[in-house]
Amino acid sequence: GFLQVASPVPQGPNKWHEQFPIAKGQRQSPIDIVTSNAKVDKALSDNPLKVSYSNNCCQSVTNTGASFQVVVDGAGTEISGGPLDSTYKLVQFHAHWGPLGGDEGSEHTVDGVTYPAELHLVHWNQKYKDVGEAVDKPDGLAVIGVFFSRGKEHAGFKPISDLFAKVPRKADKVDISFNYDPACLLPARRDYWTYLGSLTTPPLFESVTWIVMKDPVEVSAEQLAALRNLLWETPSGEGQMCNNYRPPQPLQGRLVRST
Ligand SMILES: NCCOCCOCCNC(=O)c1ccc(S(N)(=O)=O)cc1
Ligand SMILES: [Zn+2]
Repeated sequence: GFLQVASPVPQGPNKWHEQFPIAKGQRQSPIDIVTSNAKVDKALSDNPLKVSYSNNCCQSVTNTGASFQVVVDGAGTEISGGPLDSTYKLVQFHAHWGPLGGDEGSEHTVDGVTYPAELHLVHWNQKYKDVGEAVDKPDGLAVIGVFFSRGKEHAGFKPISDLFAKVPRKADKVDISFNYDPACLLPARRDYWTYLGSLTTPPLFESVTWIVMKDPVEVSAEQLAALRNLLWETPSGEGQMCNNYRPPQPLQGRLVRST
């Protein structure tokens, strides 16, 4: 038979369905948000999304081989209200981005418009005993998505973007010794779209209530470039981590609600 070679680098999004059939499921993420089809739901504003993070919750930054990941000690970093029926605790945040200087890179798109990057703040439902139990339950996770646009430097993101050069390789990790409140990464205006979706990377569990902030936050070209201090495996060996985003998936008739 043919020589079977192990594929040393992870397969791209269009191959994930071979090992993760749910990739072709009914509530996959990301999606293109068609703003004219989003339905304003008064209930979302009647019970505003409550974000209460502490400023000493961030423990470390690591290179996961697919993104940077700031690991958070969930104590006192909770969200509730809005589309959520219970309290969810922050466990980590990471991002997805495109090529150097490009405008693609976000996972969600808005009327077909892409942003250079998208931040994800990942929370798990406190009705479960830990994130491992929550991660594959239909109401297990809530992820806040924040679009990054290219503009002036984001002072709040700088302490984090300055750490990327310290974690160039997979599994590299650096402790966060300073106080840091991740709420500084949210836009001032807290309007959002929300819909039921999935993890955007394998295992693609359909367990996420998505909360995608309408307003992007500005970060500088240098801060976007700092994301490329992270390295990963490419077919031609080690290279700059980029284009770690999944393209929009079929809406499958889902409703997107809006504040
Ligand atoms: N591979 C089978 C074992 O899976 C164990 C659970 O893996 C879950 C790890 N992944 C995540 O927690 C995870 C969390 C958030 C996002 S995203 N990009 O949708 O915000 C993607 C992934
Ligand atoms: Zn993500």
